[in-house]
Amino acid sequence: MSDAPKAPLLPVPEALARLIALMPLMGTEEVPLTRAAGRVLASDAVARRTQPPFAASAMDGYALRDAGLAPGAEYRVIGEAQAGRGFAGAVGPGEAVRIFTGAPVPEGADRVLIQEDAETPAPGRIRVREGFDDARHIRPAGGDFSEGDRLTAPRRLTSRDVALLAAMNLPRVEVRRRPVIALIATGDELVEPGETPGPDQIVSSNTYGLHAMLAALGADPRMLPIARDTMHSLAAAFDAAEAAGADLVVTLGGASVGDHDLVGRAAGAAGMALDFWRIAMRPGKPLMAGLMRGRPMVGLPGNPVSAIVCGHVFLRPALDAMLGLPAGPLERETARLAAPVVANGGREHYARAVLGRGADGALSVRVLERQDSSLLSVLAEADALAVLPAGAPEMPAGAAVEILRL
Ligand SMILES: Nc1nc2c(c(=O)[nH]1)N[C@H]1C(S)=C(S)[C@@H](COP(=O)(O)OP(=O)(O)OC[C@H]3O[C@@H](n4cnc5c(N)ncnc54)[C@H](O)[C@@H]3O)O[C@H]1N2
Ligand code: MOO
Repeated sequence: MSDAPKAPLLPVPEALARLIALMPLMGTEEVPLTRAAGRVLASDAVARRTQPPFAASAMDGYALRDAGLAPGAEYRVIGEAQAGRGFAGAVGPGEAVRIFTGAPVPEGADRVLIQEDAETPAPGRIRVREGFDDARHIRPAGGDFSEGDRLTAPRRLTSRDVALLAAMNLPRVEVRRRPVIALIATGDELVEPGETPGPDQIVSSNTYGLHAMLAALGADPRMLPIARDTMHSLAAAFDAAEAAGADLVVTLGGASVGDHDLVGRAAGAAGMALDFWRIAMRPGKPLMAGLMRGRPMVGLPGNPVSAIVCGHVFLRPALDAMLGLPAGPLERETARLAAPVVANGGREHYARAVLGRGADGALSVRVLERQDSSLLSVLAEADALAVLPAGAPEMPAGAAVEILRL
């Protein structure tokens, strides 16, 4: 790959569109509700129930007829309705049924007088207090949803969605299969966390950041053994990814132009048809992608911040595509610079930054001073990336910039 170091760099939107086009759509499977959160609903969920299935009391009190209700009015209590066991009869004028929250409102009643507004002049009787509260406290049948109502696919299921699906009486739902994503760290300098690095070695980190990111988004990331900087070791890693059933192969490192940056060459030898290499972004320039024996392969740069920024900018939308979600650039917001930034170079800069609020309450962003792509402590401090356009001039405090939340 070192034969094209000066080739023009691909703009991020074009690279992203090409990457998304490489992604296969995952098949579907059924999962119980306890495993549904974070998964992507693959077909509309259709309510098998109406909720509430009957007009239900919203309060503890007395079900009665609204007509004639007035301070001092008295009612004879003819029975009781509790949640799970209603009152079988009907409520006539001058009659009330003791009722509790969630109980079916008996026939004839169209109001619940809360118990705080009732006094008991004699056993079996109630009297309406002065200044009683004027709400009816009845939840109509179907007030939440009706049988046949839909929770539409595709959507990444939240805990709130799971509660709704349960209320719809759907114990299982059809979701997209979680894409298996093989993560391959590459480099002779790397050891796993917890191991003892040699004098010239460091601990592999970016694989763990990506593993966490992808798992949280509904993928099934698999950490493969670290590949060494040899064609043989990289070939073995690609074989291992295939054996793991990877839907997407992601390498980290070895993507640039150095003598030991062999990923592009090794991937080519393993049958990868390169789609693109080298992006007009900072960090992330050496990113590559292609199809390897029918499955997409992404080569991320090794610098830890580069890999994780590329994970956000490229892998998150790629994963959305595999899961059948609308896939495109991450949502951007506008914020005001809290302090000036220097002129940008020729690559779109995804600068690590911290969000805040200006004096006027508007979203503000402070670009962190140290932007070297090796600095994980700075990345951990950041909660956003400020996107500084290629060739942007120096910008004063208060200037509007686009940001991506991390
Ligand atoms: N002459 C040039 N040199 C470089 C260029 C260039 O255009 N011309 N690009 C630079 C840019 S930009 C980047 S980004 C890096 C990325 O290169 P590689 O993808 O080949 O990454 P490596 O060289 O393998 O590693 C870079 C750096 O990151 C460390 N690393 C790698 N993997 C991990 C890991 N799993 N966990 C933690 N740290 C990791 C590695 O030790 C290196 O320090 O190339 C520039 N060079
Ligand atoms: O593009 Mo590299 O990712 O700047 O550090």
